[in-house]
Amino acid sequence: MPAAKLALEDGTVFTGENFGAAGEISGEVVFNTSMTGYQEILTDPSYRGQIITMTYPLIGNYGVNPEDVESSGLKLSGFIVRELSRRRSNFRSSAALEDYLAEAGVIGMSGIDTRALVKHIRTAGAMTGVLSTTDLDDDSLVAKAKASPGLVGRDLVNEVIPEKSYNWDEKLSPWANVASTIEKQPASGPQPHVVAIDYGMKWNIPRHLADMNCRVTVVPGTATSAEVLALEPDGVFLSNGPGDPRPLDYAIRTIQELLGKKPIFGICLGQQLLGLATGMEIYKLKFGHRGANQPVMNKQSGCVEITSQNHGFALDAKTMPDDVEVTHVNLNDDTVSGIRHKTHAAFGVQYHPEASAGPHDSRYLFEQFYQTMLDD
Ligand SMILES: NC(=O)CC[C@H](N)C(=O)O
Repeated sequence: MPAAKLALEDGTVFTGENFGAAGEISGEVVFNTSMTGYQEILTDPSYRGQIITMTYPLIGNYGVNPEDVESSGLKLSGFIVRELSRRRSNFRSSAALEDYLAEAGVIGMSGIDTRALVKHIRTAGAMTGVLSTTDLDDDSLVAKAKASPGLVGRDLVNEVIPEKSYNWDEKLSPWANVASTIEKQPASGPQPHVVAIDYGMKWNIPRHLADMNCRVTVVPGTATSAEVLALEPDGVFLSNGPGDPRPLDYAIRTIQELLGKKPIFGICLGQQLLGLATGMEIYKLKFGHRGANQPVMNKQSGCVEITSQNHGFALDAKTMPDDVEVTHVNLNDDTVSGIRHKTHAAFGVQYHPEASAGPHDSRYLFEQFYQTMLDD
């Protein structure tokens, strides 16, 4: 395989092999500790502007298929693995990972010591890097990494949102392992209308809502409160999405205007925007939480949920106004994992109850949102 290099802005360089597309790209270099779910990770729009390193050492062994997608395409900058599996073995597989990346124009690199890279990021923090197959000169690549923009202060949402509104009707795949909770779903009865504001939404979220008997209308993340209210929703969902939430003034304004008028549920970026709308502040984590086994304590029930996560920013608990409370805490570092407004029907979580990939412990949050809409 041809050579590829990753150069970090602090001067560290890794040399490996190229798979997928060739070329050159910059991005924030981050790592994900999930052992499976690489196709869901590749198609999660929240990774826009990032080069993802998988900590699990063998990736690609079950190929890819047309169903396990979380959006219409691959939005990330680059993908790094220790070893690319040369053989794919799964009856659902329709293509090889390297062909999937090549077709999407995403540069992949294998054959580096991913453990050393991840330990470096954990110590020094997530940083900007350049992944290249066309320029293999260390000094030149490091200079490019230093000159590349980071994520902070940039609006990446406008690069991944849908152009216009549409109705969502796809339900969860029969492959989704929700058998244990499926009987709790209201198969008939009230059909609340959810307007899902899409900032780069993972599709398993509206699949869950549709499965819960909700009627779902997806609107672009730039939607105004008047546009949302004109659809006469019973509840408003705020999606996950890429980058720094702080520059997204238009989204924060919309949420401020909806707060108290309609029940609101936010996931990940959605929760961050909800927090910003209530006056909370955001800070950047050293290297973020990305994986499928992050422990979260539900402060109301005392239960610990094992959760799927992907975020690099977090709400600052110290800036919480009196009318907001922390409902969930990340047990690895005590960061805010869930908030609730005390007087308005609005809550959010920093993690991914829709899983895909990951455990289903937090699926109850969709039921909670459903119930909140009925009670309102
Ligand atoms: N998955 C998400 O919604 C990520 C939120 C935000 N972009 C962060 O990195 O913190």
